Amino acid sequence: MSTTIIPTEMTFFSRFESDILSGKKTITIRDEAESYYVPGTTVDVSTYEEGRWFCRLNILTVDPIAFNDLNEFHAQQENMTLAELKAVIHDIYPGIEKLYVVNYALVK
Ligand SMILES: CC(=O)Nc1ccn([C@@H]2O[C@H](CO)[C@@H](O)[C@H]2O)c(=O)n1
Repeated sequence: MSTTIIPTEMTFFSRFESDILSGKKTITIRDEAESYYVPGTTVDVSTYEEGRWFCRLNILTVDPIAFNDLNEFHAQQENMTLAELKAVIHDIYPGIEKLYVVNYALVK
């Protein structure tokens, strides 16, 4: 028998809170360990630093992406330039090639 655990929580660095709440940032890019979010479910979102809850997100899609395939469209959805996005991801996930794009919508 196998058990499926559906994640109900997600954290973001607090510097992204305002972009998420204003709808400027509509995706997040995570590694394998955080690839188990399930489309159609809702997660409670808090800051990574303080654990302060700030919204709920509806998970829309979760799709694999290679670091080298990140493009301007991903950057636009992150409200960054592609160079900024690659630098941020390189910082958070150094050397990780296999990533996942999590597309979400703010629950109002
Ligand atoms: C706190 C925590 O556990 N992990 C992460 C991982 C990623 N991100 C953001 O997702 C996008 C692509 O990675 C960028 O905007 C990142 O800054 C985040 O905020 N928090």
